[in-house]
Parts: sequence; C-alpha cells; structure tokens
Amino acid sequence: MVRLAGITKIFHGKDGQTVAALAGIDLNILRGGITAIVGPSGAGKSSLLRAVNVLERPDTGTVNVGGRDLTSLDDESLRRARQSIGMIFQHFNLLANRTVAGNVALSLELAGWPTAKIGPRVAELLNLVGLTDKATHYPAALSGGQKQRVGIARALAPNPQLLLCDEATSALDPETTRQILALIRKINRELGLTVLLITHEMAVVREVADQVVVLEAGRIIEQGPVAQVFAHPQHQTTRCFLLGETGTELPPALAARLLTTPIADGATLIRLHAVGELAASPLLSDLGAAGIAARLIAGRVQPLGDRPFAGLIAALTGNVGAIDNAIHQLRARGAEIEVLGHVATDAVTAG
Ligand SMILES: Nc1ncnc2c1ncn2[C@@H]1O[C@H](COP(=O)(O)OP(=O)(O)OP(=O)(O)O)[C@@H](O)[C@H]1O
Repeated sequence: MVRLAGITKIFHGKDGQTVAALAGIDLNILRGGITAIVGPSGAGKSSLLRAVNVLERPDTGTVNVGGRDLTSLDDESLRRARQSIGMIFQHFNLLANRTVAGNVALSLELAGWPTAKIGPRVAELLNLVGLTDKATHYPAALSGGQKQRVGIARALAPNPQLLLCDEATSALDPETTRQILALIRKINRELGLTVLLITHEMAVVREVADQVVVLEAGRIIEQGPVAQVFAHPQHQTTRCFLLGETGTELPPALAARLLTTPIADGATLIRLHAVGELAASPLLSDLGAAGIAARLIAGRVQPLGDRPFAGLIAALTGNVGAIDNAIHQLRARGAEIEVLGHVATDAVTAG
C-alpha cells in the first residue's frame, strides 16, 4: 500500500543548525493492516507521516501509495491523489462554525461530489461512527471522543484506501482512547482500510496494531509484527519503551541493591516476557517443580491482539545450577528473559 524509499528530510533551524528529521527511511506498509510508528519525542514520527501524503515534501526519496509515485506529481495531481488518503489529528481540526454533518460533508464538497449524493453519504458515515443523533450539533457541544468520531467520518468520506492517524488518541482519556481504537479496528476490518498511525504510547500499539515500526533520530531501528517486537525487542530503545507498558520496571529500592555476581543464599532477579500459550502456562509452578522458589516482584498480563502477553520481574532462589537450567529451558520455550542481577534475600522480602 505504501512504499517509502530513501526518504530524507532536513530542517534548518533559525540558529543555523540543521536537524535530520528523516535520515534515510525505507519502509513498506502492507495493504489491509494497521501499522503503528512509535518512537521518542523528536524521533521523526510526524515528519514520516507527513511524508506519506507529501504534506511535507521529502528532500530525497520516493513515496509510492497504492502504486502511484506521489513525489513525481504536480500540486493539482497531488491534491487529487490525496483523496485516497484520509487523515485524523490529535486535536481533531474540526470547523467550529459547521455542524457535525457539515464537517463530514466538507471533504465531499471539496472533492466535487454532486449535492444529491452528499446527504446520504454523510448519513451513512455518521451511522458508521455512531453519531447519527449529533448530525445537527456543533463541535463545541461534543466530547473529545465524539469530536474524533467526526474526524474519522470526515476522513472516510471520499472512500480513501489509506488512513493516517496523527496521535489520534493522545488528547483522550483511557476509556475514550479504547473506544476510538476499537472504532479504528472496526473500520480496518469492515472496510479493509489500511491504517498507519503514529503514537508515543506502547499501549496504543498493543491494543490496535498488527505491525510496529520503531523510529529513533530519523531512522528505523526496529520493525515487525507487534507480538514479535513486544516479546523479543532487539533494540535498547524499544526495550525501554516497553518497560512501562509491561509493568516490568525494576523498583528503585531493588535496583539500588543490585549486584552483578551471585551471593550465597541470595536471589537472582529476572525480567521475563512471554506471549500466547507460554504466557498462559503455569510458569511459576514449573519453576517450583524444579526446586526454585519464584517470588513475584512486578508484572502484568494483558491482551495482545487475541493472545495473552505476560511481563514480570521475579526473584528466584535455589540452587544456582538449577536456576541457570530453568532460565535456559524457559528461553527454549520462547520466553524472553533478561537476568537483571542478584540481591540479598532480605532485599526481596523487605518488599
Ligand atoms: N518545521 C520544522 N522546522 C524545524 N525543525 C523541525 C520542523 N519539524 C520538525 N522539526 C524537527 O525535526 C525532528 C523530528 O520532528 P518530528 O515532529 O517529526 O518528531 P516526532 O517524533 O513526531 O516528535 P513528537 O513526538 O515530539 O511530536 C525534531 O528534532 C524537530 O524539532
């Protein structure tokens, strides 16, 4: 659906400094999926999204959407090509002086739709996003979630093939975020629309995306299916990003007492991530059966698509050889395990 090749974008600041917002991006986005682009602030996420519909013209490289090279088009052809690319925004960007129906109709008016066809299309879209009863209301009278539903209906009006979402849930509370992500999922499944979203929240990636692309300093540092990247992150930045989401940040009191070598009668601290069957299996009793006591320090089990995803930190006590062996076996079963270090047992029991 989208093929980016050799994309660079350099900004020149007022102080004469240059910033490589995109420093050589090659990326293929498959048709029909939901791809999340994630990364720290300033990584280049917005620049990348704006390169896809050429709102920001890249300095070098080609942008191919649905088989058309957008970078080679003149402004008028580009304007027409953009009708196959919808976009929704963090702050919704609705026109305050138009009703809900008027906002949704706008993109159809601009696209030159016959007036007689606009009304039924708007009604169909408002029904899709659950806002039929708000058609005559103005944006000021809507909640954030309702405003984003209008934004989605407006983006979908000209029947795009691709939907770009620019931090679409960042201004919303967690429950509304879940509802909007569920709506994006529904649209993706029912209409077969390809979705490309940017976010700085791994929770959004976990809830809605199939594929994830991790950006840092204008480059792609990691990409793949969400379950694979969550379970086996390859890059340190990805790991750091995941810690908060998986509930596996080491408590500071334990971090302060961490040793690199085992001590007599001490505990080995491990961070474990597992997806699917392994996450649902009785991991702790398996350790117990091997003569190892496993004390839970932190952790969370959450849905990742339709599978469970477990992240935990555990303090293991027992025979050092048995612990090594158990870690080896769990890795062989597909668990991602990081040995964080060793602590005296009282550090663990002190909580
Ligand atoms: N118009 C601009 N002029 C100058 N520098 C810019 C401009 N737009 C972006 N940049 C710089 O390019 C880099 C990438 O910015 P971008 O907004 O794409 O990152 P981001 O990952 O979306 O960040 P955030 O999560 O904070 O929105 C940053 O260093 C930013 O300061």
